[in-house]
Amino acid sequence: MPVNDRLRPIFRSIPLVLLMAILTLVGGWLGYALGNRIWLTADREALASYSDQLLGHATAVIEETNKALDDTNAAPPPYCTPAEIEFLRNMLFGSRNLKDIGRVKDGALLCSTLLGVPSGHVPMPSVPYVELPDGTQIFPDTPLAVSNSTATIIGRGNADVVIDPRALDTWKDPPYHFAVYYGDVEKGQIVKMFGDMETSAPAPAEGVIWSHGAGVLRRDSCSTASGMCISVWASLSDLDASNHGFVDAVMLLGGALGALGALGWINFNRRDQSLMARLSRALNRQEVTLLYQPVVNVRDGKIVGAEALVRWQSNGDFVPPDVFTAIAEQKGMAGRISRYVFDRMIDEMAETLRLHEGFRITINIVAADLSDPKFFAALEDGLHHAGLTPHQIGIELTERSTADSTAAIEGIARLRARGHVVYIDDFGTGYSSLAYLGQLNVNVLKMDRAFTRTVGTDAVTVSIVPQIIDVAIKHNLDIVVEGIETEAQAEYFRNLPVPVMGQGWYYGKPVPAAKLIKLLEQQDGIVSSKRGPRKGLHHRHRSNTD
Ligand SMILES: Nc1nc2c(ncn2[C@@H]2O[C@H](COP(=O)(O)O[C@H]3[C@@H](O)[C@H](n4cnc5c(=O)[nH]c(N)nc54)O[C@@H]3COP(=O)(O)O)[C@@H](O)[C@H]2O)c(=O)[nH]1
Repeated sequence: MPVNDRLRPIFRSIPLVLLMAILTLVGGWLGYALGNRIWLTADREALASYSDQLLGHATAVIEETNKALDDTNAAPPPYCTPAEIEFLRNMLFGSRNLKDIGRVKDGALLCSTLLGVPSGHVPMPSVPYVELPDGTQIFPDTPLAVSNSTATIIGRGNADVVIDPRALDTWKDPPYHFAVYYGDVEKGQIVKMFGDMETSAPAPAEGVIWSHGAGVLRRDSCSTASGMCISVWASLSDLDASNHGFVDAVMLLGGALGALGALGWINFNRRDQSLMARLSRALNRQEVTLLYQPVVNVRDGKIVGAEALVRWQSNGDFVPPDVFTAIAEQKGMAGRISRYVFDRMIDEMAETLRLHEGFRITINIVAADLSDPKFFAALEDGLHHAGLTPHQIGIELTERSTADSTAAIEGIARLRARGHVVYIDDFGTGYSSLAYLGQLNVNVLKMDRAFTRTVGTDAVTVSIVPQIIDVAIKHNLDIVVEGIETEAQAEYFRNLPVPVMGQGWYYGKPVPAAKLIKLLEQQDGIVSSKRGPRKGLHHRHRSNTD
């Protein structure tokens, strides 16, 4: 085998391998993004719940503080007697979060549970950092007289308390860090009471603010009612450490789905390709056949033409023509089918066409045929060799294939210039050719069977039938009504003020060439004066298989 031939399959599979790799990567990336998103949501929920719990604990500290201040203020003078200091000490031992309770007067500490009665003057800090509307003063980070440490002191009236700076330490829960602020949220005056790390204070505004940057996920929540702001944050890398397994799993799943999608697409494509390969072989071997569906004058039921319809059985299975012609169109193979159908139709029907000059056979083509020189050459050759006039060959174009109006207008003009009769098929089903029906300049309008079906029913679309007929009349077009199946429908179209042609199971299902020829011969022998189909014709055709 030459080297080129051996390498060809490898080169052919490169785009497929690339596609698989790209889809796997895209799937993996999407999985990664999704995994992270899921985790970020879970992280946020966990962080919010932790923050709410902290708020509960901090509120308990403030409530305990307020109770101690109220109880101390409620105790009557004389101040700092041994009995009062005893009373304050009992209160302190009963508290969980307070370090000291003191009695103050005129900006000085008179006594406290830890100091007793100090020997000298112990001034309170002169300027409170924050003063609440009820007169409560908050002195953050104040040096203590009893030790070298600092703590928050809260005073009101003739009492003050020292709050244990480690009151919330038991609630620390890595990887979370927190800071708790207290004050007048409404006025924007808050001070930090607890916190294990330096951080910027939150904007003291009611509500919750999330921030997610500089490698940190942070939540600030403030409440006017409690006077508290809680900041909780965690570094993303600490959070990620626990997320890795999950994110990796979702990433792998995404990658697998991407690869699976690529395989599916490749498989789907291969299936179409193999269908086209089989169709190509069938065309070469002339295994694709044609049926002809009669077209009649609805006034007298006389056959005036037929539509050639392609049929293909692949491995013994019938493949619907709309399916394989659509795939062939996508794969650029539809032109071959159009030429095949035309050639075969000429082979089968040329003699009949020569004998019946007024008889016309239509073939279906696709948009690409309109600008395909091979198609036009095939038409010319076929007609020339068969000695037929183009007028006997109708060309059917679906409304969809005229969507590219410029190409359609030019192609139709060429067909008409050569003497063909051009039909617009399935009219009314799409692309509203109404707008440029005049420009398309076709000869015949084929009304889609979806509208025919509504005749004799209550369907609202029935009202469209007269409109379509009006459109045809306005544009001076002949009319073929598709899909006539019942006498009621036939009767309706027979009684129209304009003559129309009809096609449908009522008049005859598609039949092989030999049968169509026989029908024409029978018709030639009988001059039909009946309105509607001849009984024999109608019954015989109803029993045909499509
Ligand atoms: N490009 C090409 N397209 C083709 C060709 N041959 C057929 N086709 C298109 O495939 C579609 C399905 O066609 P088919 O299965 O052959 O069905 C045709 C008729 O059998 C059916 N029909 C006719 N009368 C009736 C009826 O009374 N009731 C009913 N339920 N069906 C009926 O309609 C089809 C013909 O329709 P149309 O072409 O719109 O006139 C179809 O879209 C074909 O066009 C081909 O060679 N090339």
